[in-house]
Order: sequence, then C-alpha cells, then structure tokens
Amino acid sequence: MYVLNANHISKSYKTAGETMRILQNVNLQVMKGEMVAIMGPSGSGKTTLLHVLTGVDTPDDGEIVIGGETFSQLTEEEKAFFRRKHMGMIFQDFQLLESLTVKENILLPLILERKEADIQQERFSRIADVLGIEKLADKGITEISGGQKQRVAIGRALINEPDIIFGDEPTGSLDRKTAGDVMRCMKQMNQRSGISFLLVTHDAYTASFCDRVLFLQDGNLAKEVKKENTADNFREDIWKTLCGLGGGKDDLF
Ligand SMILES: Nc1ncnc2c1ncn2[C@@H]1O[C@H](COP(=O)(O)OP(=O)(O)OP(=O)(O)O)[C@@H](O)[C@H]1O
Repeated sequence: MYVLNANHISKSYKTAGETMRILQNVNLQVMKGEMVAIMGPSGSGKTTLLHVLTGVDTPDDGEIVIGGETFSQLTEEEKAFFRRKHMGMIFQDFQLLESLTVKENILLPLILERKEADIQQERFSRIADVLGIEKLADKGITEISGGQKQRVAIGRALINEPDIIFGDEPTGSLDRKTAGDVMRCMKQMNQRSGISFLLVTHDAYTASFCDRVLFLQDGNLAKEVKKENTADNFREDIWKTLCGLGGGKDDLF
C-alpha cells in the first residue's frame, strides 16, 4: 500500500525572464513502513521536490496522493490541516521553540489540538522512551546538544502518529557519530510504528539507514538503489551511483 504516490510532477522557476525546469515528470512512490532517501548533486532539485510534496510549493503539473487523500487538490487551508494530522517534518536546523521545554516542544501539535492530558502523557512517555530523552523532559532547548535537539524534533514529528515523516537534511548539522545515533532512532521508530520516512540528504551514511535511495538528476529520478545485503555494500553502491551522476566526494562527506 502506498503512503505517498506522486505522479507526473513538474516544476519550473522563472528568473530574469528565463524559465528553469527543475522537476520534469517525476514519479515517486513510498510504501507504508518504508524509509526512502532522495539524493542527487547540488542543485538537482531535491529541496524543490520536498517542498512540492509537502505543499510548501505548488507543482506546475502532476498529482500527489498521501494516505489515500489527493493532497495536491486541497486548498491551502485544507493542506495546512491535512499536514498537521498526517505529515511530520524534520529540518536540518531543528526548528524547535526555545521558549518551550523539551516536553512542550514534543507535545506542541497535541496541545494545539487540545488533546486530553492523559493521551498527551501516554504518547510522550512512549516516544521519549524510544528516543532516550525522558530525562530531558523539563530542560530548555538551549540546554541540550544538537543530537538531542534532533531527537526532540523527531518526537514532535511523531507525536500525531502521521502517515509519513519528511526530512530535509535531518543529519546535516550533526557530526557522524551523532548522525548515526539519530538515524538509528528514526529506524527504530520506523520499525516499531510502521511510519514511513522520506529523507532528502547529501550524505551516503545517512541514506544507508533507508531501504531505498532515489537519485535526482536533470529534473528526473534517474536511478534507484535498494538495500539488498550489508550496510557497507549499500553505502558503497550509493556512493558509486552518486559519483556516476556527477556528485563528487564533497557531496557525500
Ligand atoms: N524559489 C526559487 N526561485 C528560483 N529558483 C529556485 C528557487 N528555488 C530553487 N531554485 C533553483 O532550483 C534549482 C534546484 O534547487 P534545490 O534547492 O531544489 O536543489 P538541491 O538539490 O536541494 O540543492 P542542494 O543540494 O545544493 O541543497 C537550483 O538551481 C536553484 O537555484
């Protein structure tokens, strides 16, 4: 069953009288419980694709179905409502509120929805336990590390039990060890809850925690690499494919 089914997605930008075609007839599916990464050389349109899929930007053409709903046909107001219920977001710079505690940041989507206190507590305990951040509940955001901040952001993205979580360079501001810890947390949440992930990343190590990696080039999803045996082989396949598409070593590490 598809959680995300995007078909014939096209997007152009007009700058100084010139039309730049960024996405051309992109087709992309994510199954329930799948973790998928999108990679590609710098400027290939990864962020544009993520923005289009999440409704931050509008495609020129194409249809996006998320959790059975034709998301691309909703009004802006309906999209915002649908996003809160069915989609989670994780960003490179965490986007947490420094005026709130760790627990309040995670619970924010439920607080805004006025969910009952016992539901809030039950979901917080369950998620904080898996993410290993129970002891940080009352800390301020400025008092915790980058890796801890990203765990809090994952907790906030998960709290509404969405169909899919989108990540824009979720390990982009973390060192390699912390990136690994954060990706293991995501994988654990994915395996326990069956929530799907679609992550844009330039990092082969981060992508190797996923089940499948899609490569963007010249506005199209040009290649796909699936995890078939060891993590090391998968990482090597990812790296070779990206290099073959013109993304150099600097794009990876
Ligand atoms: N709002 C915009 N207006 C005009 N051009 C844009 C806009 N957003 C992106 N672009 C252009 O679209 C192209 C793709 O940009 P995008 O940020 O999607 O690439 P990317 O693959 O995410 O790059 P990177 O890996 O460097 O972050 C770039 O040439 C960029 O300059």
